[in-house]
Amino acid sequence: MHELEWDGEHQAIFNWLQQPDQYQSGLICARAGTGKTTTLVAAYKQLRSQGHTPLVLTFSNSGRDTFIKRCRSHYPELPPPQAYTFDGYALRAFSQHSGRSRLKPRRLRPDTLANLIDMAMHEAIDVINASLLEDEVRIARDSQTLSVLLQFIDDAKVSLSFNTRPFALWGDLDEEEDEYDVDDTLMRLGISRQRYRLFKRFENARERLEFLAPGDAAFDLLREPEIIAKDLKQLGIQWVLVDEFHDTKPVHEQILRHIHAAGIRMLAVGDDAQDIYEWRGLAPFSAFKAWKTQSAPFGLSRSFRFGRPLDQMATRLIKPLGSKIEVRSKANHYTRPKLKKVSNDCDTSALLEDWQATGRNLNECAILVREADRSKPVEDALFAAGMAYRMEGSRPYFLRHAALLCQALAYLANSCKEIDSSDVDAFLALIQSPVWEISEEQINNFQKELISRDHENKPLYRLDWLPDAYAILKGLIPADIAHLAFVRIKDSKTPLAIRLDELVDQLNLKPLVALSAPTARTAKARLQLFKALLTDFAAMGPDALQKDWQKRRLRYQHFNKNRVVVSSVQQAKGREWAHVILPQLGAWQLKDGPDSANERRHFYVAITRAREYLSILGNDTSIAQSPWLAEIGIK
Ligand SMILES: Nc1ncnc2c1ncn2[C@@H]1O[C@H](COP(=O)(O)OP(=O)(O)OP(=O)(O)O)[C@@H](O)[C@H]1O
Repeated sequence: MHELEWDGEHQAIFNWLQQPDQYQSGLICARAGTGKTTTLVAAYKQLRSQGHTPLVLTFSNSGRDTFIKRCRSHYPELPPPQAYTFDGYALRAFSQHSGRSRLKPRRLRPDTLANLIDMAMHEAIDVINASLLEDEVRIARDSQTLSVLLQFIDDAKVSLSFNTRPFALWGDLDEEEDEYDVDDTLMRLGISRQRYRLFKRFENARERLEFLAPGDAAFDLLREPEIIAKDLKQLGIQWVLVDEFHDTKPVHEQILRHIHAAGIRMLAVGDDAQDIYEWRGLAPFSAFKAWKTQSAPFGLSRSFRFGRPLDQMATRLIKPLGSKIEVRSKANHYTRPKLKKVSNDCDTSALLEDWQATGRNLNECAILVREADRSKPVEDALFAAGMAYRMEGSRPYFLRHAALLCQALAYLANSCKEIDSSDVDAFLALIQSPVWEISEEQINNFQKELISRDHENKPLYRLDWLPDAYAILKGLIPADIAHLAFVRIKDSKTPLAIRLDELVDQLNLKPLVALSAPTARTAKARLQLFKALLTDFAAMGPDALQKDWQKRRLRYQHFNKNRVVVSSVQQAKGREWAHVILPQLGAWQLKDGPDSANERRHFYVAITRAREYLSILGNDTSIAQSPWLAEIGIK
């Protein structure tokens, strides 16, 4: 671990920790790579030496882990910090003070999420339909039209933008049981009744949307905020350190306000250009604005991570966002981004081979994709070149939900007569199709009957029960399930691609894939992945597809330690690598448009992960369509 250097900017922070002024909280707003997390770790060390045991709060699990790791590597003599995500902290507080854990039993299968989101969406669609005038077209509850559904998701999210201190307002309303009072309060607050009802419905449904494992406990903590002061007092906390302050959403900000009200001091660090989370469609929320006037302001203006000219390019990129803070390089090396024109901009193998030829390790490199669901062509190229890789924050594409559904289809398309455990998996994946509206409880029961666990928690499949499951299903759903009940696709005259298309429609699988995505953009990427998998399927046939994925699975599991990382931009936050490769320039929208600010933030996070080298791969078209590159000086 290299030596840390401290200059006047750091010293001002350390002095304030020793002798805080009139401000109860301090706020460090600084750019990527300027040592925000490192400085917070040093602040932790200093507060410990002053006799405090600060509580550390972060937004993401990886943020928490990074903080603990840095603490261990820079100050091994210190005991591990009490570091939690906001949700983790809420769960802790619940279990300590309300005599119950908020953790509900969770189903093992992640694809259940799709069903839950689907139910929530149905509820919200009902609310919208109920509010439409009589002659307006209703949104179909079982909408086959994906574009309508996606539009709806976008609209619903727009109306759920919590920019205007929502919890204070909605909190008032929560107390108003009486209908008349609610109307009165709505009028007073200037909130439309329609929007309020949508919010209420969505909020109820939200309880079941477990976007943030293990659930959005932070939200629930606000219903019993008195627990916060009680808990901090019991822990003897006088200081709270907050990393990733830019990711602070209104619900977390409210928790910080309760901490503040309990008289606790706070030091927060963040970069307002890195707010890229679109969880639940929340609009970007600037916690910085909310806290600026009441906090001692600090800055860190030098990047320790990357050198010239990347520092200048990063500054130019985010300038239009309106923030004045510049990134100045402190690093002793150059970091010069290179734009490479290639015919296949998903293939990173040549770059990686060059890297290895210089004697360096593959695990010093990362390939960042715009969205996790766009990784397939990149993974395919790595696989074809025999390059070892590791996915960060998501599974390789052949283990994802869309691939599981394809496997279910492969099962149906297979002529094999023997029933095996994949039949059970296929059955469970298929019964979650939204068109059948099978309740979560029923799916749960099917799962319990079909898969039990032995003493080592290994799954035991009850194949003999499968025919019974089909029989029960027949009574539950009005749809014709002849194509499911062991009548696998036998008609071999129709081309496989057409049979697959028919099955996908019959089982209404596209919404199932799309609705499991938290944003409309991710939903589109996920659908594209599903489509690409189906194309491979049609070209290879079910047997070859299964064999190919099996081969990939084995190779992936046996890859050694020297592996390049493949990650989405979102998962790469807070991380850094010697060489960062951005393939698929076409997946970005590096030009002015309606989503410019969001895209600038994402691209900024992506390019600032590089320490020494940054390579961007594009082709003629994608380069021509990315004017920002030339504007900020990347050639
Ligand atoms: N005071 C320091 N002296 C020497 N190196 C430092 C110092 N502060 C940070 N670094 C190094 O600079 C790099 C970036 O630091 P860090 O991750 O803390 O920055 P950050 O501002 O939190 O970045 P990001 O916003 O991208 O998460 C790391 O390699 C870290 O070790």
